[in-house]
Amino acid sequence: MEHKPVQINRNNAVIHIQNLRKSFGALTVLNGVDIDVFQGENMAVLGRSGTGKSVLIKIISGLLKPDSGIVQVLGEEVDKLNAEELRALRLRIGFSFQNSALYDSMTVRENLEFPLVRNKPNLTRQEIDSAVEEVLDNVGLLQTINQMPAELSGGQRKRIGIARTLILKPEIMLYDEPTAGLDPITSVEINSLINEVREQYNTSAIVITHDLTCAKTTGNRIAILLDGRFLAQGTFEEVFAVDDERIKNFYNYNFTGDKVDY
Ligand SMILES: Nc1ncnc2c1ncn2[C@@H]1O[C@H](COP(=O)(O)OP(=O)(O)OP(=O)(O)O)[C@@H](O)[C@H]1O
Repeated sequence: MEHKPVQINRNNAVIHIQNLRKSFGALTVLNGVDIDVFQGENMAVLGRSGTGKSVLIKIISGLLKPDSGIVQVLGEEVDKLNAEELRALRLRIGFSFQNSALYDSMTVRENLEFPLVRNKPNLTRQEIDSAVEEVLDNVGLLQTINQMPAELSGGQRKRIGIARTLILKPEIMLYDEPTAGLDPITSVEINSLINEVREQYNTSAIVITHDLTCAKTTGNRIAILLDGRFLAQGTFEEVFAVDDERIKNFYNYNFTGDKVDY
């Protein structure tokens, strides 16, 4: 992929969240979340299991309603949209989820055509072919076009999954645990791909991860979610320079392997 420097536009928050609260019965999951993701920026969200990262993503994508607070995505207040408006907004967002598996019975080409044909029914055969080839080339896997998912490595399948999202040219990417279950070398490749996607497609992104290397490599800024709110936000260096025992523990647990309580 060709590399272009990306400008981060701090005057344009593509995701703006203010004082967001969400509980399930007596369980308060999000308790005053504030975060902005600026245009052109990858924001890595770190947090241990069960801190509400998936709930946050579901609220951003309109799958769950907030109890209170402001959630704006690409200028729209998500919880105020009707079904049709929400559908239109979701087309501008690319989801790379752990469970977004490829269809095993379809070739790579067919897997990539699927979202395109469903969402843009008026494209010609030639337009479909060139879109599939372009996106595959961009993720470095043009040679796999006629292969079946079972013939690919885990890392290649992940790339194709990301390509399937990119084919609709999203403005925002939401990556949920992009390196989970991958070996370290493949993780490095996926982290590079996330950065290349940002450069090539001018996307802004939230990268949800437990993996500090992933956060450090892909996040222009990072944010740590703890006890229902963001404990710290900033560059990787800024956040881990904060004098807070919980942040230090987070770092030690991930980077030094020391087993400590959060
Ligand atoms: N629809 C729901 N109804 C009730 N409780 C829910 C619902 N969705 C999530 N929760 C609860 O909210 C909390 C946060 O869940 P969430 O899935 O967002 O965690 P997470 O940070 O994504 O964790 P992980 O990294 O393990 O995926 C959990 O205690 C979960 O049980």
